[in-house]
Amino acid sequence: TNSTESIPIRLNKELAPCRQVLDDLESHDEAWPFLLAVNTKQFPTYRKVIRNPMDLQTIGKRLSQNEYKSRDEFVSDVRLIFDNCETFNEDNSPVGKAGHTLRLFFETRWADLTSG
Ligand SMILES: Cc1ncccc1N[C@@H](C)c1ccc2c(c1)OCCCO2
Repeated sequence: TNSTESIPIRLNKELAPCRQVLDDLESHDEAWPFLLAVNTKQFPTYRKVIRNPMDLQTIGKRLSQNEYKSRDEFVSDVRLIFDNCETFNEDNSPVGKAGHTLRLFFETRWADLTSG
């Protein structure tokens, strides 16, 4: 099993807010454009324009596989989702608006969970 016993307490403590905020993001009404990797057959230009794609499922896998060595690495991947969204989508498009809404939700929730 992927037990947490083998992870140093410090790291385990570090990553608890990451799991919490990821759960909150995934269950947010505006998360729908970001739950899974953008389908490159549906959006053939996406990988030309966006060099480092990111999505919430990928972040969840990295978290579960202990690929994040710090909170900062986790936060960078979350912000990458929203930066990619701004690069590819008009601000007033449905996806663009969802990105702005979810970014504000993330930054607010993250501050509450970590500066507590
Ligand atoms: C975050 C993002 N950035 C750029 C393009 C797509 C996406 N997300 C994907 C999941 C998506 C969003 C909107 C969509 C869509 C799929 O299905 C095709 C029909 C129109 O609605």
